[in-house]
Amino acid sequence: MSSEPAKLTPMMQQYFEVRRGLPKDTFLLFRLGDFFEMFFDDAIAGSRLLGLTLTKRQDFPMCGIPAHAADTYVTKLLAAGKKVALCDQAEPAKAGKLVRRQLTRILSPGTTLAANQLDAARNHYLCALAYDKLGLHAAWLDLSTGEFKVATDPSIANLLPVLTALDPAELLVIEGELARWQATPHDQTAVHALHAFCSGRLCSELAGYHFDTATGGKTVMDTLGVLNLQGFGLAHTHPALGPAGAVVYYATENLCAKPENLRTLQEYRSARTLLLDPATLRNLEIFASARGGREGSLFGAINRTVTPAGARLLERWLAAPTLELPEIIRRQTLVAELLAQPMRLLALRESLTNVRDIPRILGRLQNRLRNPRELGGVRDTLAQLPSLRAELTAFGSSQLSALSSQLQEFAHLRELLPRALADELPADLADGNYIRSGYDAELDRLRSLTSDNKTWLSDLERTEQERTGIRSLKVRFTNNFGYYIEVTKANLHLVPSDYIRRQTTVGGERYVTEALRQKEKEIFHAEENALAREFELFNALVAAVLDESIALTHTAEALAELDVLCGWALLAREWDYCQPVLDDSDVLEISEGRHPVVEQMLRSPDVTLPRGASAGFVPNDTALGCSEAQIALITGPNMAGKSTYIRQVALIALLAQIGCWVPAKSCRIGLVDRIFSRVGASDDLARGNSTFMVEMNETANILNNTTDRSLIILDEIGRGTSTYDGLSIAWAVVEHLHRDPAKGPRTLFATHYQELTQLEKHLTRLRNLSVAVKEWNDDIVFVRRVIPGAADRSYGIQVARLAGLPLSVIDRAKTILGKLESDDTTVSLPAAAPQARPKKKITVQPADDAQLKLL
Ligand SMILES: Nc1ncnc2c1ncn2[C@@H]1O[C@H](COP(=O)(O)OP(=O)(O)OP(=O)(O)O)[C@@H](O)[C@H]1O
Repeated sequence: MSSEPAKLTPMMQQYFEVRRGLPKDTFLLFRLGDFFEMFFDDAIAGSRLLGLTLTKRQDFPMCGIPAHAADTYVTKLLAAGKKVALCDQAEPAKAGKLVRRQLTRILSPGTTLAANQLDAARNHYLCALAYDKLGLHAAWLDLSTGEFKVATDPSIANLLPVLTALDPAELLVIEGELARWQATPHDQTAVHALHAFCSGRLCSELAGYHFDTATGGKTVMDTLGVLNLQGFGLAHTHPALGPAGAVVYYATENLCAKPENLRTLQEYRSARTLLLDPATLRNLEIFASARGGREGSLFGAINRTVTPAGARLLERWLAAPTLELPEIIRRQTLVAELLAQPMRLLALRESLTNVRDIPRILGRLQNRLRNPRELGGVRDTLAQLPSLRAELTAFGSSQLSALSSQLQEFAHLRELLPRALADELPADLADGNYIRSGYDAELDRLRSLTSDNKTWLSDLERTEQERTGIRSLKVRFTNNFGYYIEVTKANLHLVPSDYIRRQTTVGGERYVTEALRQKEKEIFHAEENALAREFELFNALVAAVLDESIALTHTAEALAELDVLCGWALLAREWDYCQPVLDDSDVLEISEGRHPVVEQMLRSPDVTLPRGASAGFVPNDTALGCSEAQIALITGPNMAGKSTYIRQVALIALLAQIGCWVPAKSCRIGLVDRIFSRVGASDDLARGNSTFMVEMNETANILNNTTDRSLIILDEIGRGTSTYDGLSIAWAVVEHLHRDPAKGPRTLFATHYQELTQLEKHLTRLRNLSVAVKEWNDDIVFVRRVIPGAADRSYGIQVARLAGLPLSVIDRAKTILGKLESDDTTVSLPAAAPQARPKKKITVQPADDAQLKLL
């Protein structure tokens, strides 16, 4: 911010008073008449971001946006990750007097509420973080719906997964804190991951005392309107109360009022959740595909919701799959009950399409962002409830009846809102006409005054035409000028003496009369009174709705759940999914499993299959167990389907644990507490990490945090470095996972290191699997079948030919391969480590080819 000029006008003094109370990185939009103006650095940056003309006022830069279009510009600034403070006029402007102004809202990516600034299908979190010797402490709040949670964990690795999955729009940390989070040798990977999580997000800094636990507890209690936090199961010393207080403080500052839609505070416990670490979320493309966006992600493949609240619930379920068997079984059973009656299911979904976004509507109504359409949304939703309840009861099954009883009747509101609200509702309260005529006698009376006055005006036009003999005389109205009589130039000589001239225009003159002035006052008065009465009635309706806000919230939760489950039932029918059995055993058995995303893509009409690809998805079986077949080592040619296979197992386990049915013929899974993956290559060059460093970081995270209940998928570990180093690391990792003589985490390990297949002889719980291909002359055909036993070779050159490498290169590669294979040189591995020894060929002694000598 530029320093303040020495001599300030009173208005600029007012500007700087507001400016001084705001954080530096906030754009201040200052209302001047019909415009919001930006000054100084804000004006320079704002004009560039918004494409506005930069002007000057007394030598300092300024640029403005029309007040009526402010919404569009604010949305653009928020989308660019900026914060915006709105300072409005607090009283009508009077000539010669400085108008009072006040801050009305600060908008930031994490605290915005307006529907056009939010993605309806996504949760929208503001998250505060603190990291100290007790561990990582976090609080997150979706101000648009009132969802508010805290969590604390001694280990970053336990808490970061859920935070990453929730993908907060804005973070809050203590001033200068990020630089203080230094990694020590024992938590290096975790602190690195924490920094990675924070970088690339809008991080707002607050003074340390806003994160104080005791103050935080008090702030939270004040906002929730409770005397203690025991009802939420939280001790007053809970270390996440600091971040919770910071979140509430920041939301209050931004709303310029206490958030009115916070009712509960829940504690998130990682021990009750299946953890998907950040790398796994990315590798398995849970929320976004590698290309970015939801298409091609697991979320995209299983989302059949028709309401925004349903889509957001699915996002939350996927971000934190539960470890509680009864809850998983309840969801599965609901899907089964819905699936059993397809016609009823379709009718139910049809009714759900008319359900509006009640949680966000309530959030806006409670936080003073009110317009008639929000009430219309409540009215339309409530109208669906009787048929939804009837449809649910008609299923005649137990879980659905329980869900139906969570949908309340709201008889009073269901009668009141349609009676009070007009059919078509304006987006803006100032437009009026949102209350139905006949609802309120007083409003009807005031409105009739306005319409009587309009009749009076048209009568006036007629009688004045007759009196003056001016046929073209017109009574007109403009916003600036009010009502007037217009006479064209040719008729000016006929104007009577009681006309008072007000304005000359190109075509004639404008006049008023004493009677017209009087009437104008009456009209304005009647319109104002009618609007005021309408607003009063509106507020009474809002109050009636908010009286039911708790019951409405519960009903909305049940509707969102129903939406997700109906979608899953349809998905299960469409793609022939089965109901998995979940239990406390340690097995993972899948018969004819498929990859939920690849399967759908293969059948999509837009996809052209590569050469050698099969037309439909080929199902495969899996049988793992912590104490039996713990590690599956999968070898096979490039392109055969190894990665797809190991990912499909992880995705099926994940789907099973959110309560969804799964793409398989049958499936049994002993609960999984974490899914880890190390897949593919990615750089993190901006943070100074090479591909290999990222790979090793992710592997370290797995080995340090896995438990016997975890599921691990490893794809091509060690490929980022030289063959010897890579093979040795891969080898040691497999041994590490098998080190306990009795049991270990269920693991799928895809590799091109043929040497590793020897490990089967020495590691009793390791099984070799391979993906079969058929050879046809010199060509290969992918059959996508996973079979027991190791692959004999890698067919890389055949695959390269399929990829279109020039034939001369292919022929040369074959010659080189022949030479390499004819030399039988044994690799020497670290003496102490492996019990097994790879049979042959890692290094070679090129023989007679002159060029090969250069190798
Ligand atoms: N079971 C299957 N049924 C049908 N198509 C499949 C199946 N598995 C994989 N595919 C197809 O084969 C392609 C290659 O599979 P994938 O990437 O899993 O091979 P890979 O063995 O891991 O290859 P590489 O070793 O080169 O990484 C996929 O893009 C997919 O379209």
